[in-house]
Amino acid sequence: MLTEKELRTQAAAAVTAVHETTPLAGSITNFVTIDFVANAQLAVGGSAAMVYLPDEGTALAIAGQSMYINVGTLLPVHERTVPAAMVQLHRSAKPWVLDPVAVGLGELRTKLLSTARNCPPAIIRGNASEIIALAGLWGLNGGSAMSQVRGVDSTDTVRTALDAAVSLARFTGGAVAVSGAEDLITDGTCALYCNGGSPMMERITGCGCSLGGVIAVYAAVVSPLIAAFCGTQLII
Ligand SMILES: Nc1ncnc2c1ncn2[C@@H]1O[C@H](COP(=O)(O)OP(=O)(O)O)[C@@H](O)[C@H]1O
Ligand SMILES: Cc1ncsc1CCOP(=O)(O)O
Repeated sequence: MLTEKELRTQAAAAVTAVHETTPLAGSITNFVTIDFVANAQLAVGGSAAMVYLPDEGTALAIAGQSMYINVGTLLPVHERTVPAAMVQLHRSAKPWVLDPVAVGLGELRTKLLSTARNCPPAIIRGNASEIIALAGLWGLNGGSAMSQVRGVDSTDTVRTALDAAVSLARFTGGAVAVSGAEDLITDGTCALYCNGGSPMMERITGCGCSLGGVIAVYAAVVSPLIAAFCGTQLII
């Protein structure tokens, strides 16, 4: 288990590493918040590139140091782009962040998020309802297929997603970041709660996606748990 001092030291080293190396964290993400995500990634010192096409997703998975995959607004092309990128990332053992926006909505989203189980992401980032529903979709403890994801918003509190988050982290061997009025980060053995931010962050779109994109930047240089911690601390 990390001590607070070790956590702070590793987080500080990750911030420095990002500034020194400008890691490329490519994204396949929704078109509602796409520029918000890119700007957040650039603001923390990373490099951003957003793509839609299958060959470009695969090329970016090869070229980048990490990747951010968000299923917020799916188009028919994503049926090929998303699995191709996931498989490439898995093959090259590169860290990537999955943002299971509105999991449970529609056939393609369900199919893509089920496929992600076979190419596990280093970090899963979502609100409480998304984390509970994804664990349900993957048949893991603490999950519920009945979790009511209301569009992209959460109807559950962060603490009710603890079991689901722990199960997902143990399954992937990475970390899970659950956002809300307080944020929870776990690697399946420890749970960190982070406070900050503002209730106004619920009243604009893109804070969650930006958090995911920023975590992907840190995932390029540090372990999943510390990457999730760095991203969360910088967004709130
Ligand atoms: N009520 C709140 N008070 C403080 N911070 C919040 C609140 N709601 C959300 N945030 C912050 O906004 C960011 C995005 O979280 P959230 O709104 O839960 O994501 P999503 O857009 O995926 O639902 C997180 O960093 C979280 O800490
Ligand atoms: C509103 C909306 N609809 C599909 S994706 C999206 C953006 C969600 O962004 P965030 O989860 O960061 O608020």
